[in-house]
Formats: sequence, structure tokens, C-alpha cells
Amino acid sequence: MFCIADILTPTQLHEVHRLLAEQPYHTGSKTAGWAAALVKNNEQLDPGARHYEKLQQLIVGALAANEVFALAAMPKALRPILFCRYSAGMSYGDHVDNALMGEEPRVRSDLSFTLFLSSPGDYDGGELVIESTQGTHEYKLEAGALVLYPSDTLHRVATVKSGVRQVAVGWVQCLIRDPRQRQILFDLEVLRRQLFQQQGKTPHFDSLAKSCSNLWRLWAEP
Ligand SMILES: O=C(O)CCC(=O)C(=O)O
Ligand SMILES: [Fe+2]
Repeated sequence: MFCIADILTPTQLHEVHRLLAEQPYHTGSKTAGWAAALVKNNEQLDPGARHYEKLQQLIVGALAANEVFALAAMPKALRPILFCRYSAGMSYGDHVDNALMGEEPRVRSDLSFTLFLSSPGDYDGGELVIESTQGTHEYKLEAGALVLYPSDTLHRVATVKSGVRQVAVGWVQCLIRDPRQRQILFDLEVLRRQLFQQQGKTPHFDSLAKSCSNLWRLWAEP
């Protein structure tokens, strides 16, 4: 589980809200699996909405520009972003995300993310609650921040008691499928950057870079 602040700048957030204003939404249960649809009670931006493509580009561009997201998610493919809205009384009960998504070539959901578009003060309730082997985690982040979590978890969105919760949600198929291998590569890549910053391109740096590169070669599914 990974929280990343400031995926969107205040200017980008403002633009997202401007593009989302007065756009058509439909019931969110359309894009859920049959079991998840039973507990999904929210609204989603209609893919035919006037600004849908612009919104996609804005979010995908912001994700692509974020070095922490790139390193933590190691994306091979992204599903189209969903723009979801929960008004008072809405929630999304316990569910697991579909393993395979979309048409051929299908995307395997390794990681899910919620990018918060509303500030925590804009609504009561509406926490994203994730069950993991380490316990239950609740997330209600600042607008512009993102939580990245394994798609194989049971999770839910608590009922919004008042106000409106707006989020962008998405799924990533990772270049490295095994979370343990992703963790090793994440740690080594961080170390490689730190070593370069402190000492420059030394023989130690080259040696570490070689091992990093060779682990990518062993494990990546490009
Ligand atoms: O709204 C959220 O934060 C997550 C929604 C969700 O779990 C989903 O769309 O599958
Ligand atoms: Fe979900």
C-alpha cells in the first residue's frame, strides 16, 4: 500500500473540476462485475461526456510524469480512468476488483488506485477501507493525492454521510507481476539513485546498476 501526495497540482485539480462540472454521469454499477454490482452505489462520468478524453489525458499525463508512481507501480498497461462521484448515502460495499479487465488484449489488474479529487473537508464518511493480511486500513487523502493498493484485496468505500466525494480510480498491470520482486526492485532503484546523488557514477554505482538491470531482465513481462 502506497500513498503518493501531489499527483495533481492545484492548477490541474482546478482544471479537472472545471471539466467535470455539469457533465453527464450514470450509475456506476455498469462497470462492475456481477457480484460487485450488487454493492456498488455510486455514479460515474459517462465515457461519451464531452471532456472525457481531455480528462483521461490529464490524469494519465500526471501519472506518467510522477517518478514515485512509475517506480511503485511499474506500469505495463493502464485501464481507462473512471471518474466516480459519491453523494450523501452512496457507498461501495466489500468487493474484489475483476482480475481481467476490458477487451482483448485484456489488462490484468495487479494494482488499483484511487486519486482523491475532493478535499477531506468536502464530505463526511467515504473512507476507502482496505482489508489486508496486516489489518484494515482506511484512506481519506488530500485532494490530488493517490493511494495505490494490491488489486487482490477486499475493499470498500464507506457511506458518504454528507457532501460529495469525487475520485478518479484506475488499475495497473505491472511490468513485474510478483509484489516481492517489485519491492526488491523498488528498494534497489531507490538505492541506485541515492548512490548516484551522493557519489556520482562510481564503479560501485555501475556494479549496482548492472544488477538492477539484470533483475529487470530476469523478471519483467514487457
Ligand atoms: O472509490 C474508490 O475509492 C474505490 C472504488 C473501487 O473500489 C472500485 O471502483 O473498484
Ligand atoms: Fe474496487
